[in-house]
Amino acid sequence: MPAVDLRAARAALRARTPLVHCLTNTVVQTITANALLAAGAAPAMVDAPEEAGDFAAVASAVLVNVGTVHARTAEAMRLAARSAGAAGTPWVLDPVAVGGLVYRTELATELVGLRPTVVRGNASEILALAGAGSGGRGVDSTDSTENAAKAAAELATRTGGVVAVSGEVDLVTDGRRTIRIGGGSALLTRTTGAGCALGALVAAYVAATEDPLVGTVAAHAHVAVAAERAARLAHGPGTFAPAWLDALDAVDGEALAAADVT
Ligand SMILES: Nc1ncnc2c1ncn2[C@@H]1O[C@H](COP(=O)(O)OP(=O)(O)OP(=O)(O)O)[C@@H](O)[C@H]1O
Ligand SMILES: Cc1ncsc1CCO
Repeated sequence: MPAVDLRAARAALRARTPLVHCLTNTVVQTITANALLAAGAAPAMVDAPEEAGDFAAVASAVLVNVGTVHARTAEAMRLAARSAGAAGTPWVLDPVAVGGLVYRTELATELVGLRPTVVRGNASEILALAGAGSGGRGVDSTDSTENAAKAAAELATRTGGVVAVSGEVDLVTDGRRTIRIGGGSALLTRTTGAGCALGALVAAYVAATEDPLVGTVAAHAHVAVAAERAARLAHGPGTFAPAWLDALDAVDGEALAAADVT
């Protein structure tokens, strides 16, 4: 396994409080902002085409999530991605439900051409984006992480960045190095926006760390360790969500370093 110092990544996130510019879907705005705040980052939801390019140039990182995209937000996403690329701002593409719907699939393909620092999605989304699958069931995956491993590595080689596949075990690759993160809780899949908030945390960590592979792994480990803590306290999905936010705050470098990362 490549050297991944998760203790240092956690400390860097807390020290830098990255400002994460989010262009994300209407379902998950609040849980995304709260997850960033809980972990120690600062969210700003700016998705007007009149503002998105300017803000992407000054933010620490940008998240582009196509979950409820329409023509105006698509234009904002193009402007934000171009501006982030020009400014050297790291940016994350979350291709929610890509594969099943033509409009967002074409948009996500266009955005991949702008070379996102990280593409983060479930297995069905990554397979579809890589041209190797037809998508999942709406926003949910119908494929396993391992089935998407080859497509993820090829996509990463194409973008020159990192690709992360979420599932029971998460996989993070830059085409050369591949790391798996286990643990977590299936209750994450019963809480809307856990994956979308994970994308925002990837953006925060990538802004705080030198190596996007390390930042991406740190975000996945952080979500997994917090979910394990929350699952021990929760009575079901309703009590899991606030317990997970509490745990995102409480997880320290020591806990991250003990995560199931191989
Ligand atoms: N069976 C599982 N057991 C443990 N953790 C899981 C399981 N399935 C998914 N996860 C975790 O849930 C989080 C979200 O992953 P998921 O694959 O559900 O994302 P997603 O489909 O993009 O989510 P969404 O679109 O609902 O935001 C990740 O941190 C992942 O590790
Ligand atoms: C439920 C849902 N529909 C579009 S985006 C979204 C949030 C989880 O991906």
